[in-house]
Amino acid sequence: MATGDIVLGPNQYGKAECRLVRITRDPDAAGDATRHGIEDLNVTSQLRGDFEACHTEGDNSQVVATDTQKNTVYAFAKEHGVHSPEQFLTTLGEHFVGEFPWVHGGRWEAEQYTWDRIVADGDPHDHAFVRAGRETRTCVVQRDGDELFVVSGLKDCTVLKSTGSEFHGFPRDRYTTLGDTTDRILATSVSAAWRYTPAAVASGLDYNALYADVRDLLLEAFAQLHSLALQQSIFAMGKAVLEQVEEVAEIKLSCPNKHHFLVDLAPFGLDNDHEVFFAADRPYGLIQATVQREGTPAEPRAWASIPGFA
Ligand SMILES: O=c1[nH]c(=O)c2[nH]c(=O)[nH]c2[nH]1
Repeated sequence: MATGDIVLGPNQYGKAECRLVRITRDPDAAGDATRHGIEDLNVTSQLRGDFEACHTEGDNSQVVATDTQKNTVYAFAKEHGVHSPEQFLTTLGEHFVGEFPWVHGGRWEAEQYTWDRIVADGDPHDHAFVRAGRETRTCVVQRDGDELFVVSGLKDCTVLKSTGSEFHGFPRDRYTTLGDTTDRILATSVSAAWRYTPAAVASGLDYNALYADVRDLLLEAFAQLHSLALQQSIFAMGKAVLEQVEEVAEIKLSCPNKHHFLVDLAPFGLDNDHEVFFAADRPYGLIQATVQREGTPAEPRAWASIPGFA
């Protein structure tokens, strides 16, 4: 029989997946506000602090209701605007920690979905949009007392190179059937998450511009590297970001290898010179890596609640 008191361990709570659409009507130079903007997010708010009495005794006197957290998300969208997921989540965190003395920190997460203007009569429409399916922007902001951790990212960014990829030189044992290839399709769905340095976070960042820069650098590196392995591509992608964006302390990537197998058309008397492929959906290789700056201390608290990366 085990002995010792049973005590509450780490805990957090809040409202998950508050779907928030914020329409902005910023007047143009002539004061005309007929042109709308749209910010479309999925926001999760979770608080950390002294919630022991609730768990052990049902005493709710310190429980900021999840419903209140949800309402705050929507009210802040009106009062402060969204601007960027990073800025919006940081403002939420400041509020909860500042307002309730027993709230010591928390975790605020968002996905952001992009909309493009529909082109009508040759012009981008003022208030009609089409969902841009390219990738989903992600963000997790965490506070531990006065310390702030901002991890931004993207997911579901599917990319493919139809050549410029090889894979050979791997060890062979009695279970190895894969042949060497000097020309294959390389395709993946990139998930990436990068942590901004504390100094950069404190200085106030243009998170939207940085997001676009990082995404473009990842894509460019994927395209430009003549790849000998998806591992090499991933490292090159992360390295490009760290070389170009000093505000980023480290970056994690997780990439399924979306295998494309050349179909054997010989039974039909047809050759197949890298033209017809079977796109397999599973199983897939899963390649994950962290790319970091030598000497930069690790910050496990920034990553503790972000699954799916090495
Ligand atoms: O880029 C690759 N990395 C691997 O580790 C691997 N393993 C495999 O079977 N194919 C590939 N491709």
